[in-house]
Amino acid sequence: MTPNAAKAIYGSAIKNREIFRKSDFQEIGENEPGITAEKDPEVHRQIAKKLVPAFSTKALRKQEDVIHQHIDGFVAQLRRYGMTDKIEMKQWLDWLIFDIAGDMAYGRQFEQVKTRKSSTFLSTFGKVGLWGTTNQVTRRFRMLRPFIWMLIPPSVVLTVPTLLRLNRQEIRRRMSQREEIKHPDYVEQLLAKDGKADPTEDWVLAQANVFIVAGFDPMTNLISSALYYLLADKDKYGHARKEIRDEFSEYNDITGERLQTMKYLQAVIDESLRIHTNAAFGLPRVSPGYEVDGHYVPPGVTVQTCFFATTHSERYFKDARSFHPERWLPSSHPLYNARYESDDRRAFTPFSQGPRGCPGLQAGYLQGRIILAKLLWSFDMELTNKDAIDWEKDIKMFAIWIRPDLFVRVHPANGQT
Ligand code: HEM
Repeated sequence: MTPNAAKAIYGSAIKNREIFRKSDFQEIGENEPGITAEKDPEVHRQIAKKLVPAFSTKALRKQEDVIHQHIDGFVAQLRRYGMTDKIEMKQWLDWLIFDIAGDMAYGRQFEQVKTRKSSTFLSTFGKVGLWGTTNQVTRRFRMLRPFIWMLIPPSVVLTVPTLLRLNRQEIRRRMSQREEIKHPDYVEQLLAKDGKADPTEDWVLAQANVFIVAGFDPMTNLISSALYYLLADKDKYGHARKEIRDEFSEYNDITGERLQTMKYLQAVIDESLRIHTNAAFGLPRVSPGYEVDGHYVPPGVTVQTCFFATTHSERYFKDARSFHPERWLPSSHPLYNARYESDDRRAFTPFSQGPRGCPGLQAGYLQGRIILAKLLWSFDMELTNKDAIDWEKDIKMFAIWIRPDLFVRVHPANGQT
């Protein structure tokens, strides 16, 4: 779990050494595996190259309005429903983030925040944890495979086929309605000039599956854990809220560009990514026959680091198991705390690294900043079931994180209505 081990396993190829290839861990049995599951480094490189424009700063700038439209609709709905009653924020955030993921991926309006109802897509995705865990277990106990699947409810067995079917419908809709899409969504970059899939529909579908899952799951984890940890600590919540409200006198002044200088907000995001670690299931790689932090790993042996253990270890982070955004602040910041100056930041790689590192890093940070800033500006929030939650104890990892309910009462801030 050392930073050197992570660099060796996930980092780029170096002289006299190939990269550690992906194992079959993320394969789901389709002919086209998609960018995350692709094992062949050369094929992966070609896909990644094709996706570069989709994740460029220019494309992201053009997609920023999409994020604003959705969070603005979310704020409006909270004004309507959040004041009269406490709402279950985890579900509302799932709706919001999935709405954004669908719109940024392929211009789809899921309208879950507006209708306050999960789409079939989102409710099916909710079962992916049990499906994924069962899939991994049965791969290891092949003889038991048919029996184990028989014990699982049919709706769970059908999770992935259903998601693939729904996504194929979305891709076909997206291609037939190309003229109506006003922003450069990710899928646009994968279509030929005449709007057809390039090279094939299956290939585009495989990448679109990643856009939806990767654009949704880590994001909803980030926002809900950040909100939980802030609302559970009056002082830290106060610091974050003050920073945003001091900076912006008007809601509409909140932009991605101006938010880049909000140091405390950024620290909250990074601390949430540290403590509520994504990819906690591990990212296995196959050794080309090379040393990992001083230990030779023979070719063909599967190896991985444990992101969760690393980010929760006192070896790298002081007070590792509690939430301290201060550790990420520069020494010039009034809330800087020298207690955290010996933290080893090399142990913090929430987006992984190297050729398989996350290309959505900027999109993730941008969404995180805008969503949290607009919520902090608009509302005074109260976590009404705070005493019933012990986040570290309550979260469960079944391929995706299962998180506790967050009951929140919201009051419009500064006398707004
Ligand atoms: C806080 C937000 C996010 C976190 C923490 C995160 C984290 C990660 C991590 C750890 C990986 C490596 C997975 C592996 O090695 O198997 C990854 C890959 C990826 N992420 Fe993200 N991600 C985030 C947001 C996003 C967003 C918004 C998108 C947009 C669609 C995205 C798209 C991707 C893609 C396409 C890959 C595959 C890269 C490859 O295999 O070359 N991510 N992400």
